Amino acid sequence: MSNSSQKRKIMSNSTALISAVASLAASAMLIRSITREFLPPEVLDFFSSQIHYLSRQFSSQLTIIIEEFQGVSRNQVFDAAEVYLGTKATLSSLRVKASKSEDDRKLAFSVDKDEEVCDDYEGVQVKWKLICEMVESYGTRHFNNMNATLKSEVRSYELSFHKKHKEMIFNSYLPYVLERAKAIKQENMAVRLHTIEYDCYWNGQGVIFGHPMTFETLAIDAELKRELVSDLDNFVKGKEFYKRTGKAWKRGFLLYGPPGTGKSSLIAAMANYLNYDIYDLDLTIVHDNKDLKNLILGMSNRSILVIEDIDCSIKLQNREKEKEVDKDKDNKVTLSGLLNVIDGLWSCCGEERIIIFTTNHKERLDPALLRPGRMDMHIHLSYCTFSAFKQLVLNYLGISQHKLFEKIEGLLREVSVTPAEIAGELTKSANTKEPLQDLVKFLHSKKMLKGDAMIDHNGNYHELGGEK
Ligand SMILES: Nc1ncnc2c1ncn2[C@@H]1O[C@H](COP(=O)(O)OP(=O)(O)OP(=O)(O)O)[C@@H](O)[C@H]1O
Ligand SMILES: [Mg+2]
Repeated sequence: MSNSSQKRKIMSNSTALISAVASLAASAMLIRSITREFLPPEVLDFFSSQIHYLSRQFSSQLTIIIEEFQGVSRNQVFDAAEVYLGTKATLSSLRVKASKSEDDRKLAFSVDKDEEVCDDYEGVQVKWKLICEMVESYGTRHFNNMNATLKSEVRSYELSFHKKHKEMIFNSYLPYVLERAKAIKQENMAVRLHTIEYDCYWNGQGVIFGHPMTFETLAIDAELKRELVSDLDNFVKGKEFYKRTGKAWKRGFLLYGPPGTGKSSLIAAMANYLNYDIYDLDLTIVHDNKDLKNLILGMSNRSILVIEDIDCSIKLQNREKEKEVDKDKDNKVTLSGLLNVIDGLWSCCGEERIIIFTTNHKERLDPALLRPGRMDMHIHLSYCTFSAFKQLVLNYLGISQHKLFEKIEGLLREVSVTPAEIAGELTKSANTKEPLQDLVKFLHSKKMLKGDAMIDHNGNYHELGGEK
């Protein structure tokens, strides 16, 4: 007999055997119910365990039971499966549960009891099923003079797959489910804003950060926006890179520019993009370096530490002058304390952290703060460019083309106007007939003011620069 026909024969024999065992198992239920009345329970149990043993021997499937609790503590694999399967359930289940709490950004779905969810992991098919059983709890409780037995629901997931994928499921699929669940949970959590309370503590859980700014609506130079988004993407994906290079997984940004150019707006867009919490550190109310350290230690990972107006929030003296500052009891957070936080403490505790300083006066900052390597990116936010203007007009008026655009482009090259001013003007004139005409008038008037003027001895007004 040829090799292939031998193989075929073995295959058909084993298929026949498996189907025989399967039908035996199916009939076992029937037999059990019929014979229950005639046979003693011990005999029944013997038969049923033998059938169970046989079907196990020939079954190609393996089932892992994942219970909700391990003793009194929750089983993290169960919790992860619940979150992970929520994203799969909508595809393959007939019944799914939907929920949303105040802290969630979007709807969350989960598997309903007895529902099966199929998943495909690198070509391997697995099946999940949520099993819920009501069990009697210990003891009884007295309700309205009646003794009621307490019942509680015991939940578990059954994960079934072909035996040959056992290694892969344990070593790769389940860790993947844990990792994905963590990411899904974080994605779904609303960004929170933490501020300082009692000088040296963050305010509990913080408050929900409702700032709607995103990179889509932020009006900054288009090229800068692309660069920033790609920098953030690389940062988030950089776990391996930072590990390999021995660098701490953190990134520092210095945002500088005149008031109203979008520094705070950019921070909001970054937080919303990354879905990181913001820790707003007001250095003027932190007592000393020790409190500063504690605050930093009290932050969570995947967060942004923001120190606004770094030049004036504290007198960050040159280090030579620091001894004098140390004597000053009212102002004890020193520049070196802050630098230690950035370079030392910041580097060794926590991961996936971003630190942002903002200032209107970069030139007033101590060179130690500006030295290469301390802040990874220095971002200049300046007066409104035409590209930023187009974004603002789209945001406020919903238009992307207009005959006045060319004129405005020319005016923006001559007039220093902040995005905040443009935003203000567009808000004012949004409901008027010709909002852009009003804006042109506004830009003209700014241009006039820009020019130096003098009043002669006859009281006449003369413009020296600007438009005549
Ligand atoms: N680049 C921008 N894109 C969109 N809106 C902006 C931008 N810049 C400013 N605005 C508008 O102006 C308002 C003030 O801007 P923002 O607070 O971001 O400025 P800032 O640079 O942080 O100013 P300051 O230096 O005074 O803190 C914002 O709420 C927003 O409405
Ligand atoms: Mg600001």
